[in-house]
Order: sequence, then C-alpha cells, then structure tokens
Amino acid sequence: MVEKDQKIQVIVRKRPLNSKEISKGDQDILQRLSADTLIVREQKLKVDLTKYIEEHHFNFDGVYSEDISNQELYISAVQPIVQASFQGAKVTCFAYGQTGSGKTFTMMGEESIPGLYLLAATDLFYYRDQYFRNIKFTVSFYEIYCGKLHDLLNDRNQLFAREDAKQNVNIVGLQNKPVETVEALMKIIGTGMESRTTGQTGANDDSSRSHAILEINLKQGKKVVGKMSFIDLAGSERGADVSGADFKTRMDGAEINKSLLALKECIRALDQEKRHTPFRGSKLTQVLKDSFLGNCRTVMIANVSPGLLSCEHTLNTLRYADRVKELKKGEKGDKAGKDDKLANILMLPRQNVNVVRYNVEENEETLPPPKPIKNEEDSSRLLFKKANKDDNKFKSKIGSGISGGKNVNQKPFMPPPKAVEKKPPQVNMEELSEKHEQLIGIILAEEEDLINSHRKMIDEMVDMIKHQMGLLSEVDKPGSDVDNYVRELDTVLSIKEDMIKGIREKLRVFNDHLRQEEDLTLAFEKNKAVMDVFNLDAHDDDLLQDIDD
Ligand SMILES: Nc1ncnc2c1ncn2[C@@H]1O[C@H](COP(=O)(O)OP(=O)(O)OP(=O)(O)O)[C@@H](O)[C@H]1O
Repeated sequence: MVEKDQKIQVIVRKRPLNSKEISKGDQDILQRLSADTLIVREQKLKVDLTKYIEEHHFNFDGVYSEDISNQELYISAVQPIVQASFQGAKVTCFAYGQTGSGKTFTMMGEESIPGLYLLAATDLFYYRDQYFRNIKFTVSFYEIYCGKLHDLLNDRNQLFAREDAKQNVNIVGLQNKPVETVEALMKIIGTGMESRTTGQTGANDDSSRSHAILEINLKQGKKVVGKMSFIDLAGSERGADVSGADFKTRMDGAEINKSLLALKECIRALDQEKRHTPFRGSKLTQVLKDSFLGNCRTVMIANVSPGLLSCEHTLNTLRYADRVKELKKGEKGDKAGKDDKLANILMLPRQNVNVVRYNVEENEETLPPPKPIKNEEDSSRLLFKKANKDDNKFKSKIGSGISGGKNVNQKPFMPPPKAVEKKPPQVNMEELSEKHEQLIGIILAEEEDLINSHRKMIDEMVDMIKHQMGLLSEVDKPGSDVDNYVRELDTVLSIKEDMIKGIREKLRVFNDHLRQEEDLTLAFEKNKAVMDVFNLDAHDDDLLQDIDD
C-alpha cells in the first residue's frame, strides 16, 4: 500500500503474456518476488555461445503482478493520494513504459474494466458530494505530439504554452470544460481518446508517440484549489528511435527522449527537494511545471511486458523507474552519477547493482522455473544464496556465479581464448552518443529558427511587394520622380538580397548538420552491430577489457 504522505511513489505493474506472445512461444521472464521486489531473468550468450541467465533484482515502492486488477492497483497506489487534491495538493499520476505494456489499459481501462480515470473520478465526485460541496470540477485533455501541444477536446487545435510575468505557465486557448457528473466527465474523456487515436493518420502507433495529459481541476469560484492529473506517456522505446529510422522519426524520437529524461530530472528534483526544478528541459515538463512545485503528490506507474522478447525494453523501463528515486537510497554515490550520465544518452541500458549470473544447461531450451520463495521479507538475499550455492543445475561452470554488488572483485567469467580471435574495436559509444544528442538539440533549435525566419521573411516580403507596387504606380504617373524610384528600388532589392542570403546561410548550416547527423547515426549503428555480435552492452567494460587482454 502506497503511503499517502510520501511525495513520490514509483511502482511497477506487470501485464500478463498476451495471446500473440503465447502463440510465438514467448516466455515470462518477470517474477514478483515480494510486495516491492521484482526479478528479470535475462537470457544472454557468452562469446563461446554458451547460454547464461542474468538475474536483475529491482526494488520499488510497490510491485504489482499480472493478476492484479485496475481496481486493486487503484486502491493500493492511487486512492491514498486522491484526497490530497482537496487539501490543495497537485496530484499527478504517470503511466510510463514500452508501447503495448499496458499504460492505456491502466489509465483508461477497457469495456467493463474501469481504469484509473474512472476510478479516481468516482472518488473525486464522492468526496466532493460528501464534504466539499462548494467545489466544482473542470477538465482539460491535451497531448504533446512532436513537441507541439494539441487540444484533444477541440479538434486537436494547436496550443501554445506561455510563461507569464509571475512565471506561471499558461496554455493559451486550452478548453477547460466544466463537468457535473462522473458520466459527463467520462464522455468527455472518451471524445478526447478518440481524437487522440484517429486525429493524426489513424495509425495506432501515433498515439504511442504522444503524451496525453488529462487534468481535472478543483475550483472554488474562479480559483483553482487543487488538481488531479493523469499522464499517459509516449511509448518509452520511441525515445530510442534515433537510429535506423527516417529523419522525421529520429527527430520525434529525440523529442520524446528529451522529454522523458527531463521528466525524470524534474521528479528527482521534487524527490530530493531541490530548490531548482529543471522543468524548462522539455515541453512536457514545462506544461507540468506546477505539478513539480509546492504541495505535490506523484505516482509513477512503470508498466512492463513480461515476455523474453521485450526483455531489453523492460530492463530500460525498470532502470528508468529505478533512477527516478535511486539517489534517495543514498548508496550508489559517484558511480551512480557516472552511470546515469551514460544511461541518459539514447536511453542506453545501465548496469544494475543487483545482478546474478548463472549458466543454462546445454539442452535446456526454456528458462529455469521461478524459484519458490519461503520468506517474502528476506527473499532477495535468499535468491543470491541459492544461485551461488545450492543449485547445482544452474551453478556457473566458469567463474563466480555472482557479480556486481558485494562481490566486485570477482570477474563475471573469462571467455576461452580460442573464442576471441576477433577483437571488437574499442569504441567510445558514450562519446558518440553524446555528440549525437548534442547535434539533435542543435538541429531542433535550428529547424525552429529556420521556419521562424522564413515566415518572417515572407511577411516582410509582402510588405515590400506592397511598397514596390506603390513605387510603380508613382513612377507611372506623368512627371514622376524617377531618381527617387531608382533609389527606393535599389534599397528594396538590397534588403531582399540580404534577407535571402541570411536564410540561405541558415539553410546551409542546417543541411550540414543534417548530414553530420546521418553520418553519426551510421557510425552509431555500425558500432552497435559490432557490440551486438560480441553480445556486449555499452557497460561491459570489464568484459571488453578481458577480451582485449
Ligand atoms: N494488466 C493487464 N491485464 C490484461 N490485459 C492487459 C493488461 N495490460 C495491458 N493489457 C492488454 O495489452 C494490450 C496493450 O495494452 P495498452 O494498449 O494499454 O498498452 P500501451 O502501453 O498503452 O500501448 P501504447 O503505447 O501503444 O498506447 C491491450 O490489448 C490490453 O488489453
């Protein structure tokens, strides 16, 4: 059960394997070990092609398994903080995770399965009717798609966020509809959801590329006295669409990546009660500014898919959720900072602290079954012991069996010499990714500047055309001042020339950067392919070192 006084709660929800995954023979690699612990059993290949399992242990404020309903999740994780919105708090609930991991199922629910929107709305109206009759509700629903705001309750009209003199962020033109009943509220949300999925091209993956923000304001007269927000975030893997895809997809991916990283930083700032909240880092955090300041309650639900085929995305989701609160645990010090910097780049996976490795028998096709836990309280330590000592079947043939955490001096394993004739190049993926990240930032800013300058030029040209028409009609008159006409025309043409030159230069620089970005993407893909061949991730520094030695 989530504690209602805690400012930030990070919980994980695992969905069941779906029929498609089952028909593909996908396996469930996630095990909820206790109320707050989850294990991911990642299947890996050594350089000599023997299989081994890497177990990643994660701790969160709550871990919910596939048999938990939306209602049970709501009662345990969200209901305790809903009431706070009547005491002036800004209550925010995020659904984070890979596309198809259950974010919308959690938020919206499905036919006859209520989601958090309806469950929370029912309680809000109940509390209001019982204890706060002078409060009225209004609702707004909008999305952030490709860095732009669209009103889901007004034909997806584009909206603009502006900061006023008091540094409050206002969304100009956003519809804020009064609602009197839960049914009316749900009808409005339904309209917004429809607009979200069909508004673009009708393609389903468009909704997974946008963040949907539902805000229920509690008002006394004109004054907002509390707020409940639900954010169904873009598919987290979309942020990694920075290589391979076409340019527009890469740009969208970069924008999503930027917003998810900025979101993490803002929640961390809130968690650590920092004086500065970096909400200007993205459009998403900018519009959510007041949810990060003052009296706030936040729940982040990290949704995960259970299948082996989703393993990489699941690990990325869990690492992201882990980092949202990790520093509070105060145990990782400088190393966490360094790893975090690396992991921020292109959402690269970061090495976990609690990792257990053990071999898979040669003829063993499937993952080992989850080990029974006797004592939930002490389950995490129990598993470490088992993997290391008792279980002959999974005992490591070469090396320690346990790495990371407490046993840092022991190398995970040494690959046999004959299997490492080819050496992977020592590539600095970190540097490459950092360069790419910077370049994407520059390109996005240049794109905006180019479009604005072009628009400004057209406006000025229209004025100049009007002026030139005036000149022509003057010069056509008998006895006109031709000298003046020539002088004016010369001035107009040189202004035009300068304007065109200026835009051309911007275009040239922009094109140069696009080309550089393509080259970097190619270099990144090439090096990633090499790392994949050697089954390394960007953090297998020890292993790279071993192979090099
Ligand atoms: N806890 C659950 N129990 C049963 N089915 C679930 C659960 N979570 C998700 N599903 C099913 O999985 C599918 C994908 O879920 P959902 O659409 O919510 O994913 P999503 O993360 O919102 O994806 P997207 O980013 O594309 O919107 C749906 O068919 C949904 O019914």
